[in-house]
Amino acid sequence: MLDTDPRSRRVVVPGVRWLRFPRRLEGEYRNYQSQQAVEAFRVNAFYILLLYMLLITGIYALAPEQIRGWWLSAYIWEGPIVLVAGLLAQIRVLDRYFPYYAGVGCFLAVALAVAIPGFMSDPRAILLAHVSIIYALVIIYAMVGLRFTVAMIAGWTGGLVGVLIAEGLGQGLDWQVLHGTYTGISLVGMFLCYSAEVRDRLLFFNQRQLRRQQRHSQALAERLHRLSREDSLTGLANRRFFDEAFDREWRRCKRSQQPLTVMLVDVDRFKAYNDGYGHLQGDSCLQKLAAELHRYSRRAGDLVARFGGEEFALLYPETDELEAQQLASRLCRSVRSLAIPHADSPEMNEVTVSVGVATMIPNQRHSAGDLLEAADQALYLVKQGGRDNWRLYEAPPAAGQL
Ligand SMILES: Nc1nc2c(ncn2[C@@H]2O[C@H](COP(=O)(O)OP(=O)(O)OP(=O)(O)O)[C@@H](O)[C@H]2O)c(=O)[nH]1
Repeated sequence: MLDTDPRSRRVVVPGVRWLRFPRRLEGEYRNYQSQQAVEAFRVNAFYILLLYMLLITGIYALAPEQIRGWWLSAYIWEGPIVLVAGLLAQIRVLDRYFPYYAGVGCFLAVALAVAIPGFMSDPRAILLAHVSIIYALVIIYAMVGLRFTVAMIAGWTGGLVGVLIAEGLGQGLDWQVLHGTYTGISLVGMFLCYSAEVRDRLLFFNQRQLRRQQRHSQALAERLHRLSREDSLTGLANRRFFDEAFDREWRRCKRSQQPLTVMLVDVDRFKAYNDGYGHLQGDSCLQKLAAELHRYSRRAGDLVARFGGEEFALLYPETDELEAQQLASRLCRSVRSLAIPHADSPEMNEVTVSVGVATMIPNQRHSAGDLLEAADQALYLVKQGGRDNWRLYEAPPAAGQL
């Protein structure tokens, strides 16, 4: 989409000189342009009306006395055109129709302005009438905010209809004066309108690119952030994330004097599983176990992480020993119910886990590391006791309560 020539450092935007982006982008631009234009027109309509009133009173003062009445009765119709367009612009549900009603309004205003001199015979009056043609053209090309093509179609078809009315029904037009005013100003107006639209399209395109790049960078940053906290094999939180959360929950439970539980879950005989079924099957087994363990983090603050290798760590803030034991017991049963075959396990023919549990209310005498160490000791005892079980850490009597 964006072509950057490294030698000239010029950005080439597709279709901008032809005022036509590729299809989807063009649709986006038209919506954007039309919205910008109608918002500006809501205010500009009042200035256009003000200018119109100044012009009409100015010309009224300058016009020969005998044609003043007629002249006013013809030109007065330019006012309602601006007024109706201005009022429609205030109705927000009609915003998307702005190019249509503003285009039609411009067409009518030009047709009227061009036709009127055809019904005049006084040379001074004709000259003054051409001033209002200039006024109408300046308004449509510079103040309404129409796209170049719409303004051009409205300007030229309006002029054509005005000429046909003046030539057919009136006394005809002074073509020399008409070329000096209508044709000349139309060409200048078109040029200005074209240049403004090219600038506007470039601005739109650059803003869009910028927004896209911002979104892209944001998505990338979020992805990196997630990856830095996630274990790639299982999708669970990784060790780093666990350590941060553990530290945070330790401090939180210390402040609120609530119990904090940690569980270490180790897959039994996993080396034998890998040896028997292959490493890939081993990975798939870890993924199944991770998905099952993930179900055991239900409350805010609960966390299931891959602690490393075939070991998982579960964190339960505000969870006492009783709840912890119930959870550990359910967890062992859940793993067994997965019934993942493990033919090389001497204890069972299925994959099982050993769970070490430790619970404490954080205090000054202990650290988060002590709690983890306690869970590890409990796990060790489960392994010693034959695996496929759970155990709550109990402090030896001499050491006192953990
Ligand atoms: N497939 C696979 N295997 C892994 C991964 N991480 C660690 N392991 C394997 O897990 C096994 C762990 O074996 P050990 O620590 O000896 O323990 P074990 O065989 O489970 O025996 P116990 O823990 O005493 O029941 C090793 O063979 C590691 O290679 C992994 O990401 N994928």
